[in-house]
Amino acid sequence: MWLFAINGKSGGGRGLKAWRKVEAELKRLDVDYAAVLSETPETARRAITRLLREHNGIVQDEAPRQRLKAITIIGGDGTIHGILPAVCDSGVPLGIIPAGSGNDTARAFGIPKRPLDALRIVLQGRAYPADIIAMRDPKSDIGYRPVLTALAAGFDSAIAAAVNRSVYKKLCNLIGAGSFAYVIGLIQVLLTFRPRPIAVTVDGETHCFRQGWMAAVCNASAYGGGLRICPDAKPDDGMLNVCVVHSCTPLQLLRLFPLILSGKHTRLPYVALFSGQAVAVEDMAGDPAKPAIAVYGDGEPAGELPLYAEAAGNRIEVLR
Ligand SMILES: Nc1ncnc2c1ncn2[C@@H]1O[C@H](COP(=O)(O)OP(=O)(O)OP(=O)(O)O)[C@@H](O)[C@H]1O
Repeated sequence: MWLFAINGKSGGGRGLKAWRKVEAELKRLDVDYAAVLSETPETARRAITRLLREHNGIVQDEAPRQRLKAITIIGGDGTIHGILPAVCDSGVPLGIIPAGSGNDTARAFGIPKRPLDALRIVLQGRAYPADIIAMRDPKSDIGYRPVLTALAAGFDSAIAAAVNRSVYKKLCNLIGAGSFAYVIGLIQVLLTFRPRPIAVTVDGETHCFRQGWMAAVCNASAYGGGLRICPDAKPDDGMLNVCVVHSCTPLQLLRLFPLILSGKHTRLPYVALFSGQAVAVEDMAGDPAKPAIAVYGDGEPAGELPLYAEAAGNRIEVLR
């Protein structure tokens, strides 16, 4: 049986529209499926965990149920992020039907944009192992927070926060230009954000930046709706790629972003790149009066600096 988890609100309602098309196709093809239409990440996770137990768990003295072949998310990066803790280590592969604003996860795995094309990939059922970013999080049930695309801290996380709070995100989604919301967010945050001293430790080696604008820790090459912040990042190479932007003027930072779209920013002197298996990012400002630097994972709030993360393989498989 194929399980579909749908966030109808993702992409400003694109999730629901995509599901209608997918459901009609599943019926036409006479595919056996179950659907979870959720209001929050928590309700989605709970429903998926229960279905996994009922269908794929070993129940004594009971006729075996049809096993779940895949858990397919219809939504954006935030929806996938919210459901990851239920899918990781479940032994059931993740399918993706992109229906968000940014869709960087789908982009990382080469999933087509159109729902029925993406459904075809799901139903073909070819699963490949992928890495996750395991971010240390003592508060989570499993001791870490799984992230699939990237962790952002600094100027970039401030943009994610501004976009998520904004009215223009909804408007951009309405006109089918979800990625443009991040361009507006960028200009908005540029007016207020100030760089801070940060320390980035990669596999035990520490690099200090007196004027750290942002640090992105990536499993996938793009975040923020196609910004190729770590162009060499691959979600199945067992490594994390790190991009630090530091010691530049706000104008230089603004000029950087169009270059990130093509990945050409990596040649600039105020961009530092690293790769490794374990990464820590710490705020060295040491001023408790200053607000902490927010961390975003897959475009969702994921705490504050310091962040500690590792590339973790064998926790998830993706249909691609
Ligand atoms: N399973 C879920 N069901 C309902 N709402 C969810 C679920 N998971 C996350 N959400 C909420 O819905 C919001 C939007 O979802 P999502 O991030 O997938 O879409 P988006 O923001 O349009 O796309 P993207 O993240 O690709 O830019 C999330 O920020 C989160 O608050």
